[in-house]
Amino acid sequence: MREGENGPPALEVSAVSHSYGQKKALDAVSFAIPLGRLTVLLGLNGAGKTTLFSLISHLYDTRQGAIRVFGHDIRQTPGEALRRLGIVFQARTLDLDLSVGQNLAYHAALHGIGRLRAKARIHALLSQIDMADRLHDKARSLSGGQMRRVEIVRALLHDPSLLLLDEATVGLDIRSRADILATIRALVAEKGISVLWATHLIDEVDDRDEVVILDKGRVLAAGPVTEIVTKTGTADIRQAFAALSGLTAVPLGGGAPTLPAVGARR
Ligand SMILES: Nc1ncnc2c1ncn2[C@@H]1O[C@H](COP(=O)(O)OP(=O)(O)OP(=O)(O)O)[C@@H](O)[C@H]1O
Repeated sequence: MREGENGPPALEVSAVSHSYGQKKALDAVSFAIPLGRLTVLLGLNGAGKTTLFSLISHLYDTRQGAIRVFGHDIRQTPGEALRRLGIVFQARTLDLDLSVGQNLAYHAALHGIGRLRAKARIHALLSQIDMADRLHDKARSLSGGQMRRVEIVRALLHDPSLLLLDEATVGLDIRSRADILATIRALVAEKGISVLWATHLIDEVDDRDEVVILDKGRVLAAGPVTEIVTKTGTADIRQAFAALSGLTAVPLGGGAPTLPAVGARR
């Protein structure tokens, strides 16, 4: 699954800006995400995460700047770029009246995957998340966490090399959140897939991750967590985030809405 060992980054965002009328949602955003790693796109509500995802997935046209997926420009060669991309959007998108298998088969057909291959792939991917026995169940009978896992399977059906997830754990309980994140981390470790994980919850960041901190449409820092912590002279990513964004409280997750953060500079 891994692509371009010595080639371009999995995703390269260069000087991308986007406005809704007078409102500037992204302001000259630049960062690159490395191959075979989980990169967390960390930003509070309104930071611009969903706007960025809409541009990367070609839902919106990139008018300022450039976005490349494994070196393929999303404007110039959208087919090449999108073929390598799997996306899990923040909003739930399963058809609740269809079975798990029907939801997945429909998506496979959209990607031009033949029926036999689709069947085998659906079985293999559902088995990996212990949901093979739910194939014929209606989507509406699943829990929120199970629906999310099926959406992840759906995003992986065409074997993308880069997976984008926008606030994938929103609305889930602590255990389901941990399960989803563990599933994604296993994908990265075992398949070498590159992942961009957007969240506003700092406790979803691990010390081994790469992170891009987005605030009010601007990138405040990007790179390995350890590097950002060192550069900001803080003790951990939570303090680094607070220091960079000038916050005095940082959203964690798992039922704890906010906790006071030490080291805020502004
Ligand atoms: N369709 C729209 N029309 C006008 N303004 C918008 C629109 N969509 C987003 N915005 C604004 O652009 C900014 C970035 O929003 P965006 O949804 O990309 O952020 P986000 O980080 O994904 O936040 P959230 O997690 O709350 O969705 C916000 O100020 C938001 O109000």
